[in-house]
Amino acid sequence: MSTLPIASPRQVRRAAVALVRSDGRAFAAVLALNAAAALLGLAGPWLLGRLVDRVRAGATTGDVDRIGLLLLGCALAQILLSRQARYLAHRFGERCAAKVREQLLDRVLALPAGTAERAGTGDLTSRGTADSTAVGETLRDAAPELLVACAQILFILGAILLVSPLLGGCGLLGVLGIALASRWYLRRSRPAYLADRAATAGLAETLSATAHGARTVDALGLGPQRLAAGRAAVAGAHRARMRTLYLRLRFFAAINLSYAVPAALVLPLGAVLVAHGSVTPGAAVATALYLQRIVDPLDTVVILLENLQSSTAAYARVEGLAPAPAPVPAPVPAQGGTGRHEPADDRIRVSGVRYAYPDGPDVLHGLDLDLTPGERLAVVGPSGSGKTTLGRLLAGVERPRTGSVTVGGVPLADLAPERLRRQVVLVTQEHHVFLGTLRDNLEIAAPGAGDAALTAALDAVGWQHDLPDGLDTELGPAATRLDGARAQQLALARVILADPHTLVLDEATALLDPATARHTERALAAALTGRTVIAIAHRLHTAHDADRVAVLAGGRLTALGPHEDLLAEPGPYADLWRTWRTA
Ligand SMILES: Nc1ncnc2c1ncn2[C@@H]1O[C@H](COP(=O)(O)OP(=O)(O)OP(=O)(O)O)[C@@H](O)[C@H]1O
Repeated sequence: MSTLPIASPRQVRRAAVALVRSDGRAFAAVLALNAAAALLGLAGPWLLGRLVDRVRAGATTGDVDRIGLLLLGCALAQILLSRQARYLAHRFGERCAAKVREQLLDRVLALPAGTAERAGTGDLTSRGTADSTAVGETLRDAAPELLVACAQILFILGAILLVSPLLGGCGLLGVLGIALASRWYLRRSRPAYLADRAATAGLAETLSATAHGARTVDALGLGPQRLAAGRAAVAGAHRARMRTLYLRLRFFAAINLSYAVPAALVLPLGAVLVAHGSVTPGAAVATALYLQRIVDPLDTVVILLENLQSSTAAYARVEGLAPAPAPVPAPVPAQGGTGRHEPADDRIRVSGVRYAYPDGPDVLHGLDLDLTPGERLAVVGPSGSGKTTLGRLLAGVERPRTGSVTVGGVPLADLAPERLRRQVVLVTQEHHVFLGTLRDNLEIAAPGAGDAALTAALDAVGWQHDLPDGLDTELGPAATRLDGARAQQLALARVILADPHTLVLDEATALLDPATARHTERALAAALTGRTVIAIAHRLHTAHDADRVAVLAGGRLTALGPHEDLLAEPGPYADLWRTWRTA
């Protein structure tokens, strides 16, 4: 199941209207050209009907030639107008598709880190690729064609009713059948298509998790489990696809019947009406031709409705990432806070914080903690006691369920990413090197910083300036690859450039080999200088050097104070220390 939101049909409609309006003139031009082409298309059957009546009334060859020339002219003009309309529609659709993609990218980048992590790569990737492509294609191809087809149907129906209301009734019968079948289909297809897209995203997620974790899968002999998970995901995707297929099959059967009925009725009824003199043979011919003509646009509407359902589901997923209308953040009444939205100072304060992972129980149960700027705090506790979770809250990655984590009186999680980055940065073992140059990788942390600042940050972490093109060296799997220690140095140089007053270290050096760790610790020391540091201490020796130690147990703060003080009295910290020393 996707953890990311999905937009409601109303939100999708509103977004689609806003998108079309943003290029309203082009859209109006497309509509006008199409309407003109559709009107010209009506001339054919009418002229043929007139031809039949004229010939019966003894027309000359000159009359026939004139009508023939008129027919040819109308057909040519229709072709030219349709061509121009299609050209403009494509340009309009491509512009809209580009806007959808740009918007999606902005929204994904603005997602809170915790939300993006929980969503998984499969869901985000399929929203950014398959789903937004489907929206783009619909806007480019389906939407203009659908409008043209609807206009054609309306014009043809109007023409039929003008030529012969009685015979036109047959056409309406067919349209009624199609309307009923469409209603049945549309009611069922949205949930079916949403389920289909979610199942496809789930399949992508499962497969990509297996591929990414291939080494772990091999090492732990998890092959059969991953295979079973893959099979279950494939079966789920198959079931969802079969459901949409079933709906389509029934829908198209009903539609074909609705086409056949008017065509079967109009000829015998036309013959009877001509025999009674109620309509002219020309009118009967024109109506039969119109009814034959209406099948094409009806077919287009039916197929595109089907396409539209699928892409509306895709648009709902893309539009689901639209930020909810931002509530005006209430001034924070926290002690020492200023009630403004700009942090008053560098003081981080945790008050009454409870936190639960989605659909889970509380894992933090009312924490209070005040940090003194410039201090080093070690957070210790048994596995699962909530250390990492507290670290993520302190870094503004997660938002507390109740209570607050503030910097200078402002909730951390309310700060925009670039402002948050100047306050607190979380340093973990994951040091992603982005595709691009070394300069690009550094400027992420400080857009616009000059080369001198970038080089100074690299110097501070002990970077060896040995890359072939210096700051312009392309990094990535296909270019220059950085080993673990270099990647970590790069990450720490980014920290220095972001220049936050507080760092949260979660196992920043835990898994590195001793030589690399020594190297990195030097870089780390450079990054820590002059900042408040919260070290999540999965190993106790880190705690020893801290100014204060916070002991967590079962999501509660059970002791807080300097290492020596806590060790001097019997309590959870002394117990932990003894266990660790004797382990
Ligand atoms: N992504 C998650 N989804 C649901 N529950 C989680 C998630 N991450 C952690 N938890 C749960 O939250 C509780 C606290 O976990 P946390 O990782 O913060 O503890 P920790 O003290 O850092 O543990 P460790 O030292 O083993 O890393 C645990 O019960 C854990 O099972």
